[in-house]
Amino acid sequence: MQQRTLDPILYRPPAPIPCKPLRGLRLLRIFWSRNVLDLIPEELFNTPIQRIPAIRRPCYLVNSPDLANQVLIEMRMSFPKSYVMVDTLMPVVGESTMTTSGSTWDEQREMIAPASSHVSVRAAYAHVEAACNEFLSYLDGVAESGKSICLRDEMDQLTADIIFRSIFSHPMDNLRGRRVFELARQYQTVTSSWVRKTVLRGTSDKPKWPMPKEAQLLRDEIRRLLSELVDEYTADRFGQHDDLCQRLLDARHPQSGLPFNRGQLVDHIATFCLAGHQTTSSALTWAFFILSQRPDYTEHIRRETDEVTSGENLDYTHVSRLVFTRNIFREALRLYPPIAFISRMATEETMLGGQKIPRGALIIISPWVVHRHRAYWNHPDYFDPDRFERDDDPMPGAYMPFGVGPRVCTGASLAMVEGTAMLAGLSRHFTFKAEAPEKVFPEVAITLRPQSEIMCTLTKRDHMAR
Ligand code: HEM
Repeated sequence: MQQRTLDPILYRPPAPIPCKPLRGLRLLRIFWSRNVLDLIPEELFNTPIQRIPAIRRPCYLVNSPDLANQVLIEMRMSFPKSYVMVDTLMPVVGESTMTTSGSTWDEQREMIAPASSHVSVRAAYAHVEAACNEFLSYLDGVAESGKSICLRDEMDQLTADIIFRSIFSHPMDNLRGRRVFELARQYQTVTSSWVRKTVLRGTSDKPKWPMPKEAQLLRDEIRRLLSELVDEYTADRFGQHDDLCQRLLDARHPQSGLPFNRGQLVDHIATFCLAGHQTTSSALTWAFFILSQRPDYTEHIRRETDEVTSGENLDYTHVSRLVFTRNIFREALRLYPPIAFISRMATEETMLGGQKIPRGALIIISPWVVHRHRAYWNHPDYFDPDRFERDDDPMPGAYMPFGVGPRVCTGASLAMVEGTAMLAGLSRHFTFKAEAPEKVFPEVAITLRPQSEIMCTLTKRDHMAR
């Protein structure tokens, strides 16, 4: 690819410097104690496919868009979701689109399609707006007090509230929502060491070590709370609404015409809560951190938002016209993809990119690596929101924060609207200033997140419409 000259004002946000190739026991020791992102050598950012050494199970990192398409689209029947992710998620989300394969997945995907449609996203916007307004009132108080906020915790609360309202048409705090998300966070923490162990020691057979007992207790509690919420909803105690729960209740099996039963409803709602919360929170955390380092981008967002809304409240029709703001969110998703690793498993021996892939091999497609690949992007480590407006960048297929192919994220449209609206809605009123930005570093823990808290102070802009 022809490299463009580097624009001197481009910003390079924090990321580990690629390391020297690590092999054998050294890699094994480090794997347990350090951030996986620290272990990616420079060569991986240059190759289309590479075997990862020192993992007992054969494991390949697939870095080229062509090969990713083969795994995720053309040969997807030979590469179903790996049991590492399925076994981690299934206790909480049951048999839902995130965990099923084959005809069950086909039928489920068809049944939940109306919940991810354009109409559904439009209906959800009212909840995005309501949650944003409540959050702005809360930030007013924070700004007046002069206290700092923890960016990630605040984004976690905001995005949890948005997805909860989008499902049940009710604020998270008025029901048992906050508890569900707290437990889900604990579940991820408790299971993360199990995931590492499974990846590192696993063979092509299922692992023999059970999930930690604590994870089982958390799973039981999450499912109990969600079942109660579904029961109350179906007993019509929340009234009639146009929301995700109603769309799931209206869904019918393509052949039998039957609706989801109670357990299946809980499965899909748990999926939306898990998949639609920390992902969006992670993306917004990184986007606001970047804005805190680049006040000129915040000014640009404000100008654009004021122009598009003519100073009025931001509504759904405005969001698609916020081109620069959306590009900030897209570029944050490129440099900090919330799902940094997508995994699949080879169910049969096959050839991929000239390499023989044995049955049982783990295939990892990493948006983190592909999005920073030296062959596909101009100045890949730099934050350049305008790259999406040029035709030299990005290389087709090299942008995959929501995955690729039939299993692409069902919440991508909602996430894009939510992310763009939050960047515009919050930047319009507040300037975020990160304390100790030099200490900010990314790490992978299911989703990509800052290694330590990003504390921010807020300055309020002059009063204006919401
Ligand atoms: C910025 C936010 C988000 C990001 C970066 C993201 C990313 C992803 C990725 C990479 C996948 C594919 C995983 C794979 O192929 O193994 C996925 C799947 C999925 N996502 Fe998202 N997601 C986001 C938000 C959401 C939201 C808001 C929802 C729901 C409201 C959602 C629901 C799902 C579901 C149900 C799947 C499974 C799809 C299937 O396998 O058929 N996601 N997401």
